[in-house]
Amino acid sequence: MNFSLEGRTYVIMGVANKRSLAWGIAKSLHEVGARLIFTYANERFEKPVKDLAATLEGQDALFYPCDVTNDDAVAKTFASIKEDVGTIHGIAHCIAFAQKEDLKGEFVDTSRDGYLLAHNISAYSLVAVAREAQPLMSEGGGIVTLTYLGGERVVQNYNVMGVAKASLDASMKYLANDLGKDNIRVNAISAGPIRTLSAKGVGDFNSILKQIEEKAPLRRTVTQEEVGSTAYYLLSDLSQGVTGEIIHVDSGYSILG
Ligand SMILES: CCCCCCc1ccc(Oc2ccc(Oc3cccc(O)n3)cc2)c(O)c1
Repeated sequence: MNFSLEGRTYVIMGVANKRSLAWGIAKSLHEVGARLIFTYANERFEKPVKDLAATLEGQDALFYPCDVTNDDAVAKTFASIKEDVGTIHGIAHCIAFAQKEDLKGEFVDTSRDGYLLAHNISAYSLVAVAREAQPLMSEGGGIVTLTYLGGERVVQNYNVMGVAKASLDASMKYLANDLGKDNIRVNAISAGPIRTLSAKGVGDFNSILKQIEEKAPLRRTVTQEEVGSTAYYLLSDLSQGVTGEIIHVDSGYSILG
């Protein structure tokens, strides 16, 4: 059983800065010899991603813009990746967005546009990416996306993002069903709250962190590195029999009533 990812290439989508969970995943895969490709939403993220990737010793990373709300852009990104590297072995999909006003107050007040935007970026993007990446994963592969407990049960303020995560979770399972015959596995990591740029958008984040430290079985919050190592497990040969699964990396918080 080969635990190294030497000779394998993975696409990391969604690094915004050094606190991004996508960056934790990139570091974990780099550590075990993977070659990395980074995509970024727009030029605002190009420099931060390239500066971070430059800190990975011996990594010869590639970079592509990818606006996941645009089907032609996604197709173009993966056509470029196919041209430049040919085969890839997996994807870390770490992309989500909802309007700030839809992440607080009452869910019943969510606008139609806000609801569609959250689903477009946070759920449909996985389907579009999987469809364009499938032909490049000719040796089989793994797709990992990031989800959250708020998609399984109500978490105050998470609102429309919770509904989008429920859609992401179901989309992940239907993609696992479609892609399994090509030996492409599709899974999700349900990460406990971590202080990232994205987390700043969700109301009352601090009280949730405090709740975790007081109530979670491990009595602490989880780290970017712990999410990264679980992504390594899901993208490596260690999880060959696992697909359509959600692994909670949340100090056990989700087992509480
Ligand atoms: C009330 C729940 C607190 C725990 C939330 C844990 C969490 C933290 C960050 C998460 O990722 C996002 C990604 C985008 C997002 O939408 C944003 C982020 C910043 C600004 C903005 O206008 N929208 C909200 C959360 C996420 O899905 C889940």
